[in-house]
Amino acid sequence: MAPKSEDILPKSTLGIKPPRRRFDNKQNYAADVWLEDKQETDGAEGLWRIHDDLYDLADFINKHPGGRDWLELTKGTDITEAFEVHHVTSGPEELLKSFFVRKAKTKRNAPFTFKEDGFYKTLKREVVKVVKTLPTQSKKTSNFFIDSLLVLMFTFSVMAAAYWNYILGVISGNLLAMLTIAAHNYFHRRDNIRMYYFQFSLMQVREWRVSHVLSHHLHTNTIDDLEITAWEPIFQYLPIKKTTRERVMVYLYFPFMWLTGFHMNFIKKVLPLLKGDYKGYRITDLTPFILPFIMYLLSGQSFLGTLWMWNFIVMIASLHFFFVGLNAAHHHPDVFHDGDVPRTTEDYDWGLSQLDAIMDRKEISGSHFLVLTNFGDHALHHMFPTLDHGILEHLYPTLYKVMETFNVNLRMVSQLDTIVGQFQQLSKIEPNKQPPDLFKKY
Ligand code: HEM
Repeated sequence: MAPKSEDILPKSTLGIKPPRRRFDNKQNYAADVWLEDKQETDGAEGLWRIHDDLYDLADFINKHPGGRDWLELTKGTDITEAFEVHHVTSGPEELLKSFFVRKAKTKRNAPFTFKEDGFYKTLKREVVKVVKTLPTQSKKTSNFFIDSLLVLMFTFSVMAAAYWNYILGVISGNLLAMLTIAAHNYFHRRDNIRMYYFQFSLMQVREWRVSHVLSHHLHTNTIDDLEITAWEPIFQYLPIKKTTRERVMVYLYFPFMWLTGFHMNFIKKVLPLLKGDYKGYRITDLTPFILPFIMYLLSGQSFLGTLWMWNFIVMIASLHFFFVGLNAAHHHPDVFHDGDVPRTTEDYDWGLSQLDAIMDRKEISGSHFLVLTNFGDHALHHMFPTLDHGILEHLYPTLYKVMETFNVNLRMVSQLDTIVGQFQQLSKIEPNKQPPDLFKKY
């Protein structure tokens, strides 16, 4: 009898109870299913949980300055990490008190803490002081970069279709990938027009606000991280038993997945629609079709020719996006993955959990444009996702000062280290027996 997936996959060494349907039907383990499953493990009793308190935020959903998505999506779940990490002012904490209902009956499913004298809260207090002194120019520069990428991407796409030129198509695909990555800077924040640039990739902001912002960013590399689950069972990032065939095939499958990722995401999204399930669909999901429409209108190319060139551009963009994204920061044998021995299982400061699960790339850091278009300054971005990527470079002195006080470190490695490390992690079968060594030399 084939072993059940529960027997193959590791138990969380952080003591996290996995979402119930994580092991079934994994290819379709969508954001909405994850949210529903969290309602069973989080002890929020149909309300919103923050630490060990329950709040009724129903009347605040439409008034939330960050937009309605965040609270609407998370009803019935534990939003401790989301609440702590997304606000840099003290306003939300004050406001929260008026929504208190009662104490939660169960222990939190995640082991992460936000103690006032812990690493994350100390860093946040220092960062808030620095942010107040920074000029707003960095934000404007990010806006200029992303708007330029949008204009260039449209121009090259129209030219690729008009002149039927694959080289122009490749340029356009790379511009689309950079635009998509840069747009990720915007969907972490309050609703804004630039976040929709992300959707030219055939992926959706709503889906990514769950799988990336709420799941991956907050429970990074744990059994509860949808960016780990999404690739199972074909790619197993967690250190578990893998056959030799699985370990070798990874090298063949992986580039194929990079190339088709955008299309596969689109197909996954459309399938429920064909079955009459309209949950979660919005008018803004039509954004990606603006590109082929403009290409058709301005290039003089036939309808089928336009469709072909558009799909070619999207494939190139997908290859670029997943190559950069998956090799960015999280997958290396020395980075903590659930199943490895963690730093601790009690009182695990959330900020420290991020340092354990991230490596930053030294070639990217220091350039505003590269950071924006390559998921750069990743540790700082994880810890302060609502701050513009252009601001992050100014926060390093503060980060290093606080890290020194807590005797921890940010691992800065080369891009090559993360690419090699990614493949090594995918074929890794033995969990690490020691907690991550943040001072190891590379
Ligand atoms: C799932 C939980 C939550 C998430 C992900 C979230 C996310 C956000 C985001 C992205 C912003 C905009 C930040 C920016 O663009 O600069 C924001 C602003 C804000 N949120 Fe939330 N929020 C959450 C829960 C709450 C709760 C429970 C309250 C209070 C009851 C609250 C109160 C506020 C206030 C007052 C602001 C404007 C001031 C500020 O940005 O600090 N939020 N939130």
